[in-house]
Amino acid sequence: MSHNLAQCQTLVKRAAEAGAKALFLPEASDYIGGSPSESVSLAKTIDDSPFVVGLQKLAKSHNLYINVGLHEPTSPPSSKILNTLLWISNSGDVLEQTRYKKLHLFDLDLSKVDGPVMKESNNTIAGDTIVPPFDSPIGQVGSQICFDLRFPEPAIRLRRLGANIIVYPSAFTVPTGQMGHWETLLRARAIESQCYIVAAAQCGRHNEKRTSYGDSMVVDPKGLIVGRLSKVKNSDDEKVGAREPELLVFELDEKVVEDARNGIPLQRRTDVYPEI
Ligand SMILES: O=C(O)CNC(=O)[C@H](CS)NC(=O)CCC(=O)C(=O)O
Repeated sequence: MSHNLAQCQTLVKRAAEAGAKALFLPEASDYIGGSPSESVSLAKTIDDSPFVVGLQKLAKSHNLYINVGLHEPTSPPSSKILNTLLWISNSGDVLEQTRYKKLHLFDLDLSKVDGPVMKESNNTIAGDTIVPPFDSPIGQVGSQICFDLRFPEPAIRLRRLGANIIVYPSAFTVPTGQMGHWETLLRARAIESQCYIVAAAQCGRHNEKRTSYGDSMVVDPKGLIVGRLSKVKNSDDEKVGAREPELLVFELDEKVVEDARNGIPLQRRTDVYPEI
């Protein structure tokens, strides 16, 4: 966790130097556990987490808003954790009303085709609400996490609630990334919601068992990829923890959101299908 905080510190400094107002970090930025039980045992409440307290100090000292995915224990404590997204203000406060818990958990069984088996629901409790988009120095931010990107409904709902940016902090798997799911789904969410999509992704090998695909990107509301970072090519070549953090600096333009929405008006037939 202290290693991850140091990596985040590097990114905070570089983002502040570049004049950024907000920094978007991936899902599970605090740690990726070696096993489901290790993930549970490492989770700390926000007030007791040196990782969160460290980020709060950095946000304040660098006058930067920070969006960060992490694990936290349930309240009251249980044998499971929450997959949470926090918004920390530039004065270092965790803004409680913006705290989002991943709605869709990643349960995967590709054992029949020699693929991985992952069951996030074994150790994680899903959230049960869409958090309304919140105001930020770069626009109205709607929150989603990783596997949520496979579901168009919450993205459309967030747009209806006023979002012009939707975030998908992630730790995507290499096989599904290589199948094109990551890029295709992110672009689809951008095109149908006509929002900017900010997708900060973990990249590289975390431990013997897990590697994340990477390919962080910003997609504009017309569906164009307007910035992207490295991705894993061959997971066998990856060494544990060998990658340095990368930063994508991008300026969002409110005018592009307006142009996208005026150019292709999406009048929903909610008289035919129910409103989401
Ligand atoms: O495990 C943690 O600590 C943090 N959580 C994750 O990394 C989650 C659950 S394993 N990963 C995904 O949702 C990947 C989805 C994906 O790759 C796909 O939809 O194809």
